[in-house]
Amino acid sequence: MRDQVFIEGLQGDTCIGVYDWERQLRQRVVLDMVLFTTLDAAGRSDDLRQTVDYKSVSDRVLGFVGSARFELIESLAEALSRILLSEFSIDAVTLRISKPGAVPDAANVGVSIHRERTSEQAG
Ligand SMILES: Nc1nc2c(c(=O)[nH]1)N=C([C@H](O)[C@@H](O)CO)CN2
Repeated sequence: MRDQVFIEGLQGDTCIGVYDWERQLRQRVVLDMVLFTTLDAAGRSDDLRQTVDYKSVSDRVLGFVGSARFELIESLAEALSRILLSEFSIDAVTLRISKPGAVPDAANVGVSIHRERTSEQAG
């Protein structure tokens, strides 16, 4: 198994939803992600440049989420996975997006996707 950098419970507000009333407001989404990479060089060198900086990833994700306009959380997840795979030095990402409160009778709802880096995606 590859090494992992993870981010849990990252919260942002965005325009998301399929219904007309949802297009008029911003709703909270919560993101959990696992970034698959190799960490041995960073562990040996103690150098941030040798790893995936979870602060940089968090800032990039929240910046995108804040200006995004999608209907489905699947679409937000797909777009974010493409950004992460093309802009950061990772081999794969597992991304979970929750939309708390979307179904009042459920504790939580959301999607989880796993995407691998393709040969076209730079690192
Ligand atoms: N699989 C999904 N199901 C639903 C979504 C979604 O994004 N993915 N969205 C909605 C509505 O926008 C809902 O959140 C409104 O409460 C319904 N189902």
